[in-house]
Amino acid sequence: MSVKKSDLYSPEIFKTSLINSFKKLNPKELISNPVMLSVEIGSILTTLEFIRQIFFKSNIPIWFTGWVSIWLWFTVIFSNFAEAFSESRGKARAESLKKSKTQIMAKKLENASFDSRYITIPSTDLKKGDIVLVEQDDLVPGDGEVISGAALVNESAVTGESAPVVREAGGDRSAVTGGTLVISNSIIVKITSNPGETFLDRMISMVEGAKRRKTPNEVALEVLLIALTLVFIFVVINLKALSTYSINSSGHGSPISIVILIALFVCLAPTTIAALLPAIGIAGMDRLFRKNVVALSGKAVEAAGDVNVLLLDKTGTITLGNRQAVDFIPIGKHTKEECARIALMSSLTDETPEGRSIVVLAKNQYNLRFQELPSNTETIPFSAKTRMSGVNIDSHRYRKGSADAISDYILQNGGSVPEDMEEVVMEISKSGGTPLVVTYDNEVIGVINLKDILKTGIKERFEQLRKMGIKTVMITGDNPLTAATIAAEAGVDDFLAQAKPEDKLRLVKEYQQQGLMVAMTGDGTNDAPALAQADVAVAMNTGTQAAREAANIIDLDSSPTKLLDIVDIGKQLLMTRGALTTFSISNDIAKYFVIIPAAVISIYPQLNALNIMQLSNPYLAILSAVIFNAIVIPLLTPLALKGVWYRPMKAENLLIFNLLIYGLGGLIAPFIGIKLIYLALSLFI
Ligand SMILES: Nc1ncnc2c1ncn2[C@@H]1O[C@H](COP(=O)(O)OP(=O)(O)OP(=O)(O)O)[C@@H](O)[C@H]1O
Ligand SMILES: [K+]
Ligand SMILES: [Mg+2]
Repeated sequence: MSVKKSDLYSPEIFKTSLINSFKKLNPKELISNPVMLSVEIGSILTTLEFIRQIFFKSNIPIWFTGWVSIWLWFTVIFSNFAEAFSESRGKARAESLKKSKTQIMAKKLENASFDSRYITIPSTDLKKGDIVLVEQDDLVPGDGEVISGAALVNESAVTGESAPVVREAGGDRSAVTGGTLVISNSIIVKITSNPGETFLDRMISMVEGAKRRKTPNEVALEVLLIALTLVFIFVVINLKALSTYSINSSGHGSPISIVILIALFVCLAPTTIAALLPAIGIAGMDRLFRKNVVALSGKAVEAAGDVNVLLLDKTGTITLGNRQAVDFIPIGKHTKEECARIALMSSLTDETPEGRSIVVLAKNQYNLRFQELPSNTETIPFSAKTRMSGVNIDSHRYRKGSADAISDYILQNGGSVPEDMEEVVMEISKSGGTPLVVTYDNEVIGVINLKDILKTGIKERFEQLRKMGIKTVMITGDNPLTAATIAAEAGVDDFLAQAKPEDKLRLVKEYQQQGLMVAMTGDGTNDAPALAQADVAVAMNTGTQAAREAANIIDLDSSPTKLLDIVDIGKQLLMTRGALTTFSISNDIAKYFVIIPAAVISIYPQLNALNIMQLSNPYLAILSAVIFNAIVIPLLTPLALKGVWYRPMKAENLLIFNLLIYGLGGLIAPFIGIKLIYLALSLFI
């Protein structure tokens, strides 16, 4: 992954791509690009004609046939090069990923306990469901979920990021990836994928482009291109028939040679876009990859470009995500210290970052410390469904959780909610904080203020999205008041509060039923159902295995604002394809008017009026057109790889903008280009 940009443009890659462009001349390979295959067939025919002309007399000059053949071959090779070059960059990355796929030994446990015995087996023998021990300085033997313990993990083999990260049981950061290195502590991992199907394997095959399948859009466009090609074959055959007929009836002129017909056909067929189409798709994935994002299908990238609604979770996406306890606010007769003590008790076994921050605050404010918990302590872990956590000790219940969850809980147990609680909860919520109500048995002791900070620059990003006509919706498990405050500060269009996993799923479905394309980002197991349903599902690499499996795009940096970059790249991919298709087709139409008059002038002298370009030598005119047609491909390849420039604006405006630039540009370019080549060639011939 740590492939430098300069490596990607190295002479080595250039050389390999060149070799591969010749290898791709094999018709078996070229069949995947039918337009180019037809050009290759044309090249073979003109080359055979050239050989024939060496021995037999012909009514067209041999230099013409020779040069046309050469430039037709160039056309195919230029097209192959564009594809080979875009692929080779992915291959270079795949190589560096493969290096990290060395043979790893796994410590397979008999049962999920640190005291359990283990046997050492090769990681390739591990199966889904196996339990392994990973100790300090061990490589994680496969993809899995931490089910016990916490460790510092160096994931640079996969993410290229050398700063170690915490992977721990219980939270939204429980997934570990095979090939990464544990640098301190031990964890017990449940393996979640069979050999050959790991994340690294999937990534390698994606970046290699080996398993790249055409997306439905690409297939549709290709059908159009093939149809256009057939139309032009038809036009050219007709031209032949027409010329034969007119010569027979008028008695002058010469029949149009096969070389001219093939040259005409290649100029008119949609060769430019056919040549660049594969490169555009691969380059889109590559651009994502450079942002450290892996798309698991080409379709996901395209869908990202068509997104209408973006669903983002609040914590960690819109806010920084380290919700930290900043204050204990007592309720009723209780003291601040009492509140801190109960909050601490309820958090001692809470593995979430929120829980840990409460322990830290209690220690800092009151010097309350981690105590040895009695052995009969029962842990009630936090879940997105209950929105509570705590412990039971000796029939006493210590809890903390969202105000509505705690209220329900107290009422169910026959208690009552104090009146002044609501006010404190409101106060914290209005400031954008998350209130956690602390209880001891049925008694409300106080409220913890968890503060989270809005990410900088997020408002501007949402503003950009709005300009593109994309609606942003924040979904959060938090209460409506906190949600409203953060939503207003961040400038999202809408929000859904107190969302449980099934609410998130329902929201995705609702938007889809309105015919909208939905993107979503998430990291938790509670996000997995909605991610699986969304058209574009971006999971954080740090997220849970469930989220990573439900997603079709993985962000290796786990930075949720990436979704915005992903939409940008998807849009740019669609734009680039649209722009180059427009350019290519208008270019072909323009060539029609440049070449046809020149080509048939000997048969129909009256067409001279149409020969506006004044290309008096028809052979030179046609050769110029063939050369122009070929060199447009390498000229546009950098644009296909880099993507066209664009500004965020509504789809309709973009369409008009594009038609103007690329449509008009495509119409004008051949007139100028062919004339210039013609003038240059005239100096020699
Ligand atoms: N450790 C915890 N113990 C008890 N309650 C918690 C804990 N963490 C969060 N909560 C409560 O549960 C609610 C839901 O939290 P969760 O992090 O699952 O939300 P979410 O649906 O993932 O949305 P988001 O991540 O956008 O806030 C929080 O708003 C908070 O009230
Ligand atoms: K063409
Ligand atoms: Mg969450």
